[in-house]
Amino acid sequence: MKNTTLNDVTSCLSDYDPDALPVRHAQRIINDFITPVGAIEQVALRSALDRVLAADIISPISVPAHDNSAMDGYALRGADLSESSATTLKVIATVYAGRPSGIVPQAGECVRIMTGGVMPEGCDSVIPQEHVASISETAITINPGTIRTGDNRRFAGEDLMAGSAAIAKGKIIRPADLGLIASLGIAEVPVMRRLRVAFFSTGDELRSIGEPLEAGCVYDSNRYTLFGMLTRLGCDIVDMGIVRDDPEALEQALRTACENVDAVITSGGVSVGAADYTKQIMAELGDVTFWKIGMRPGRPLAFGRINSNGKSAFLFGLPGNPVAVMVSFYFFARAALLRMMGAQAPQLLVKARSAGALRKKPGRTEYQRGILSTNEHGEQQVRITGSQGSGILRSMSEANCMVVLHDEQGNVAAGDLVDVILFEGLV
Ligand SMILES: Nc1nc2c(c(=O)[nH]1)N[C@H]1C(S)=C(S)[C@@H](COP(=O)(O)OP(=O)(O)OC[C@H]3O[C@@H](n4cnc5c(N)ncnc54)[C@H](O)[C@@H]3O)O[C@H]1N2
Ligand code: MOO
Repeated sequence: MKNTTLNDVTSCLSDYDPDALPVRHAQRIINDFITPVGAIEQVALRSALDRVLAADIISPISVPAHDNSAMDGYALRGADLSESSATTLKVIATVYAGRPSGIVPQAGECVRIMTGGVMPEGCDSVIPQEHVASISETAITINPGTIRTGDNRRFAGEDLMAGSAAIAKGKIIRPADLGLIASLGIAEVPVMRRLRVAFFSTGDELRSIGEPLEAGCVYDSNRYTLFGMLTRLGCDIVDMGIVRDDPEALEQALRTACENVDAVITSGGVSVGAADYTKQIMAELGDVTFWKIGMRPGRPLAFGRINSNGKSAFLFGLPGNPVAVMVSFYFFARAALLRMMGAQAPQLLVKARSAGALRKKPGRTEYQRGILSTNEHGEQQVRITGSQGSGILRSMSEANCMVVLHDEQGNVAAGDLVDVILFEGLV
């Protein structure tokens, strides 16, 4: 099969301009160019947490397997209940959870039953014991109108029917999914193999923690944010350190990465100020394009596929500025890596009122860092975390969400609704 080239993909866009590319176009090109890795492995259920499910889970049994009681009380036949006067029923047995009784109550009879106990044949309702008007050793009395036929009965298969799809392929497995799979008695599940991702930083001004910081130098923070973001995404990571501004070192690093992983992420060296050899080497190693994206932060981005010794890997050349690297990762690399893993994990936008006015030029997407909270009217409000320069990593660290100001959007007035993406949820 012929590999799709970036040219094939970009030629579908009539107004493609690599020097002024809207975010949505860049996202679409990346999505169309990326191919899933496809390799599957079988793991024990607990090890499947946070992994991508590789095949639909079909329920081998019905859950629950029997009609059962939702309450501790008395199982009865609804037809026995009088609408106008008290009903007295004879108690003929006790049914415990996990111990089906085989008892079949006749008209005028009931059984004492525990929560989860299998409903005796013929019984269709359960009265909770605290709602019974009077209880003796052998009989109970129920006042009219206390319960309706069908109350407090759980049906066989009401959670899952045997043969039905329990969880769809592509889902990232969360705690509830582990429980659901366990409820089906399944011990092992097929998951996509972990994606292998290598990353390195470029720049002669960078120093690693532990090294002295000479004049004009900065500590390399991007390798730590990338480590965190890739680890959270469930990737197997290869941290290749800092690569000097040197053509041979860069080519060697890209080749080594390419031969060992599914995707390579670099930071720095992709803007106009960068030495031309970066672009030249990336381009020589495969099919790589360089964009200026209509967004802030994160304007420059290199994207494509590189090859070395018969191996190939997708390449994301992210900008060097510490906030830009994170924003480009979250809004381009993340979706691409998830697609490579075969995962379904859309980002959720919610609305919140902007606490202050925001300046915004139409014609580019801005990702401002915000703190979402509840205002005095009980509404969701978001305020920006101070200075939004793309070198100010504190703006990310203090934030609990990203405010997305879309391409066509202009200035925002205090109180206007804006779109927000939360960093963390409940699960
Ligand atoms: N004339 C222009 N200059 C710049 C443009 C432009 O369009 N025209 N774009 C600006 C934008 S936007 C960005 S983003 C940067 C991106 O440049 P590079 O990707 O080439 O990155 P560098 O120049 O190597 O670094 C930028 C900045 O970030 C610091 N940095 C880099 N790597 C790290 C790291 N691993 N840890 C911490 N800090 C890092 C680096 O020291 C620089 O200060 O270009 C603009 N310029
Ligand atoms: O893309 Mo640059 O993102 O503003 O620093």
